[in-house]
Amino acid sequence: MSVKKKQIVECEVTDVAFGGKGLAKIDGFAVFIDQTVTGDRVAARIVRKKRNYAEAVVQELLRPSPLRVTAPCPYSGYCGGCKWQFIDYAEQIALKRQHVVDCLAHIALIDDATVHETIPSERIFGYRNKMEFSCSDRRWLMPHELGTETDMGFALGLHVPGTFHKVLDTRACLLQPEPGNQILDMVREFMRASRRPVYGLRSHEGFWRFLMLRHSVAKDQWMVNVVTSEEDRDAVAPLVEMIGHRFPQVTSVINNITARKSGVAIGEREILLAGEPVLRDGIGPYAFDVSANSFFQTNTRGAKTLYDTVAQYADLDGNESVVDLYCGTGTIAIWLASHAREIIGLELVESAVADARKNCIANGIDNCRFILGDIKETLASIPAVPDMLVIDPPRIGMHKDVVTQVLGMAPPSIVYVSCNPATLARDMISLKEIYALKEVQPVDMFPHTFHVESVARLVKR
Ligand SMILES: C[S@@+](CC[C@H](N)C(=O)[O-])C[C@H]1O[C@@H](n2cnc3c(N)ncnc32)[C@H](O)[C@@H]1O
Repeated sequence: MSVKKKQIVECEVTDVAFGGKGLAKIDGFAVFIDQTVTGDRVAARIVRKKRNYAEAVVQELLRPSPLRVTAPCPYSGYCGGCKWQFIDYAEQIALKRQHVVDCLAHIALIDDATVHETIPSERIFGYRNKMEFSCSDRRWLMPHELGTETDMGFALGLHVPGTFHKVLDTRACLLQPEPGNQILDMVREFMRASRRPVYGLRSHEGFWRFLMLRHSVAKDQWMVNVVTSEEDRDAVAPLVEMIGHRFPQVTSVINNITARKSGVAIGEREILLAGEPVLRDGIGPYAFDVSANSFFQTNTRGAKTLYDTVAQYADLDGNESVVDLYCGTGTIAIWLASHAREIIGLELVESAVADARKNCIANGIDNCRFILGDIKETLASIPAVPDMLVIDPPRIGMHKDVVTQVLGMAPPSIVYVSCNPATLARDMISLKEIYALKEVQPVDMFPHTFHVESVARLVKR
């Protein structure tokens, strides 16, 4: 039987595929069904048909899986922020491990590496230290809002999956700690009442673009970063005053300005409106200053688990030289510094390198240095082959030129930290020519999403 677009099919979900969708087979033909889990029996409507698979949405849940739980968030099922709230947490972390195993087996053809059980997140709600809320002049209505008088021309919140311009007016997000949601609410009312309009993600006109909130777990302090399309100090000044009155825990108010059309909350220019230019956080014994646009692991408690695993896999004795590729604000370099002779960190973002240098001084560390630039160019400037490489690339993994350079350099061991098992597996296709993948430790940094962080230990054959 072949399925057709718009057809309603009755089927049993037998697995959850990488990417988070339930998988059902209809006469051997794969159908991916959003918001389902193993054991669900559903009537699903086919929305896309390709040669080898189809995609469907649930029309009716005929028999719920025992792996389902009641999602506490009212936006669950509509919001792109977390799509797995309806799955029992123990199952979420089991699925994450399986996805690492599957990616390595199917993409890299590696089936002999030890993949440990996923280390769970200490907190499964309120764990995110950074949230980015988008502004839009197209509000996505929740079912109970349809046909009401709701103002559809303003939204501040998270995106509906698969859309770039439709945004939920998120009243509260359970992934951020309080008073994040109170700050969100206050900023929403301020923007809505402002004389400047909200940005249209299609028209590319308007002023208010994003609200980014950062929380310091160590100090329980906050950074508020409003992203606007141009500079208008009179428009933002009253907001700064309101924040100062209501939220003494906000220690930094920043205005990033961007005229770029891309939906990225990073400004070409940054104005410090009040307080400190950075947020001070800490992981374990170390203090870290984080600028608005620098990368910092979004689950601070999970970051400690991650870095402890990196240190365990690095197994340094104090005499080694280490190169830390994609070093961000220098967190891993600092974590390993007391166990190594010297560490060189390579990073693209200028503010992150500046933060890394300051973070070393603040933590009394003098055996780390950092090189600013694209690793494709800067890796060649490393004076000697290090004893070990730490590689922690963004989701897209390593650039192929960087993989080639790493293979040319061929240090004795590598600790590869990955936030995407598919690109870890893709990079392993080349790296396995000279490295054996000894073990992988998945670490859950992102409960209720299908994302998983993992640390891989590679040893030169
Ligand atoms: C996943 S983060 C890792 C940061 C750090 N290891 C940590 O744990 O906080 C990836 C980092 O790679 C940087 N990056 C992305 N592309 C890069 C490139 N081509 N060259 C150098 N750094 C890059 C990003 O700015 C980001 O800081």
